[in-house]
Amino acid sequence: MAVATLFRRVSKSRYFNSAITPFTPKPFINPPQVRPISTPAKTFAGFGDLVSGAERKYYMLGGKGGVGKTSCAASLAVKFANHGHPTIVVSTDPAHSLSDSFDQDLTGGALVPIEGMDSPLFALEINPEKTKEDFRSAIQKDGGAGVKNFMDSMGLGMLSQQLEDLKLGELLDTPPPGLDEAMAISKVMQFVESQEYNSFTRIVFDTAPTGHTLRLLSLPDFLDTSIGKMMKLKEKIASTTAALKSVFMKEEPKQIPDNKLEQLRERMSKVRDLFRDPKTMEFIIVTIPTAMAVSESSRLCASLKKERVPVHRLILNQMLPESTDCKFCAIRRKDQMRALELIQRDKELSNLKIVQAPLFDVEIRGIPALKFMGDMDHDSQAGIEAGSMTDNAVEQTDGKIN
Ligand SMILES: Nc1ncnc2c1ncn2[C@@H]1O[C@H](COP(=O)(O)OP(=O)(O)OP(=O)(O)O)[C@@H](O)[C@H]1O
Repeated sequence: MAVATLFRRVSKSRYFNSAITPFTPKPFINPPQVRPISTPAKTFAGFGDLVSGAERKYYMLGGKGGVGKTSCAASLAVKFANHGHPTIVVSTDPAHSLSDSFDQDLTGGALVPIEGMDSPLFALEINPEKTKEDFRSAIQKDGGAGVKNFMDSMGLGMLSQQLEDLKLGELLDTPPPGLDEAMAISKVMQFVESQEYNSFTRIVFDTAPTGHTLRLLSLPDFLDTSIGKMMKLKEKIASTTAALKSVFMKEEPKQIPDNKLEQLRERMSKVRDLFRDPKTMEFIIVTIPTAMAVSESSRLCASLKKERVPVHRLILNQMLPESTDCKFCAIRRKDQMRALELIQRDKELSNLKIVQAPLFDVEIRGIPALKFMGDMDHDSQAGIEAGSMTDNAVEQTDGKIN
């Protein structure tokens, strides 16, 4: 189904607000008791400020494998939608788990409306396998025309002529590293340029574990440089050929313009600028309170800063409650506090705002659970003692927690 049709369908519903509603936190049925941990309160901040403003914003959530990136991205997307922002949550992780997180089928590589929401929320699992398959069949079906149509649909039409010259079948059988990220970038280009996506004011990326994501973020720069080199090389070849022709065939040397490469280069620099623009983009690091996760987050933060990607927040997920009768939990909590101290001493991470998310007593799956998680910060530190979703959210949701 076309995005425009999907969007029209939702926008006709009574839930769609063209104006962004202000952030009005709703209290929990059993408001959790908030007890500060040993960190100064000013270092803690939630997501409340992220919902304000009607202009388009991109949020990328990334970090080590398994720390809760998908859960946090999905719950943030639910929060945005519930505050009046038409929102898309995009997974750029080849091992998608958005469907598992929302507990509904979001596969297929197309924009899918999320059921059970009172406001427009769509998901997109970028599916490199399907994209490669579509590409292969486009080549088989219509040859050059098929490739052109396919590349147009990816927002890369200007590359089709160059790609026709390559042995594409072979390329797709052994894709080069970074192809998944290149496809994600082409999607970002569509968000930026296509009219169909105009109405979405929040785009949340659930990214792949650190290494992949860094490649994704550095790709536009890399391509920009590579295209620059290609253009120079082409110019050199063209001028050498022209010089040889003029010597041997007595022809005047001609300059061959290369607009297509130039256009692609411009688009790449647009995406690169988008990733670096603090007005539109924020990368949120998700981590858990362990020394290993903190070290990886520190390296990620350093790389993001090197790439000049704006990063201000760190979600510290799966925090245990302060007071507990459970001896195991108390020892674990001490260990978590040591990890928190590491964050506070770390030269990369110490300036970030920390949003704490508790370790919940059930797996976070489905809209009610995601909503509960997204609202955890309604009072800067609420939720640290609110790890019991079964006590709180079940009452709010008629027991529909999975
Ligand atoms: N705060 C939490 N409390 C309880 N369970 C959690 C919490 N955060 C995440 N989980 C659970 O941990 C598991 C992994 O979470 P999730 O898929 O969000 O991590 P991820 O970082 O996206 O993983 P991957 O790197 O594999 O994509 C899921 O079962 C999720 O429900």
